[in-house]
Amino acid sequence: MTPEAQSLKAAEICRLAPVIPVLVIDDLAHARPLAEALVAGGLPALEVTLRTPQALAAIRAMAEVPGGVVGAGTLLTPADVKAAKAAGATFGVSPGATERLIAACEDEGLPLLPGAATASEIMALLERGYTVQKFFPAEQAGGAAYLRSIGSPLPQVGFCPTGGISLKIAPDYLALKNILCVGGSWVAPKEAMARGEWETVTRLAREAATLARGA
Ligand SMILES: O=C(O)C(=O)C[C@H](O)[C@H](O)COP(=O)(O)O
Repeated sequence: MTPEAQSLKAAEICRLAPVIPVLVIDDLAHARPLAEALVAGGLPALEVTLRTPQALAAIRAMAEVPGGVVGAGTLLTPADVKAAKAAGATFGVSPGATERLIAACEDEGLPLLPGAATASEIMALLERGYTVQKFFPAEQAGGAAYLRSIGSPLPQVGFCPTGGISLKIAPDYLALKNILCVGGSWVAPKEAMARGEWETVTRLAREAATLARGA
């Protein structure tokens, strides 16, 4: 898969909804009902972070949920890319980007949302053909004001900012021309998941899905 095809596919996934839930799955039994609750609330694109031992099995279970588009987050190595693809992930997300990781995603045909946080990192990815990027950690790295400034010299890059974003501040990002969507974990609170309160997750997803996008 070429970088251009990767970016096209990443843009398509980012445009499915204003928010991509970032999910940390501690209990495999949560995977399916969580995906169902989020999709029912209007958030089809789901990022399962490879941060727990259950993550790959969770991706496998969630990939079977009708209407869901399940990706793997926290991709760090070519082995992660292979494992995510084998589990049924249809896209990948990484906090940063390395040449080995990018090449593995291109070889495996796994569309990647590579991470960047500085002008030079964004430019390096752009030079490599990646016009759709994750901005991480969004709030800590400068937030919406930073992305507005980056949009002046680099208007050709579309971002999915992630890290520290909440329902309250998501509109600041979504109003910007260079934002495709935002990522966030707030739609799947740990306590609600532990208690099996899936209707709470659907309600949070519905709120997030109706956020307006300026661009
Ligand atoms: O695991 C990854 O690939 C990451 O890059 C980290 C996540 O994007 C953040 O952990 C988002 O979580 P919140 O800040 O709680 O919304």
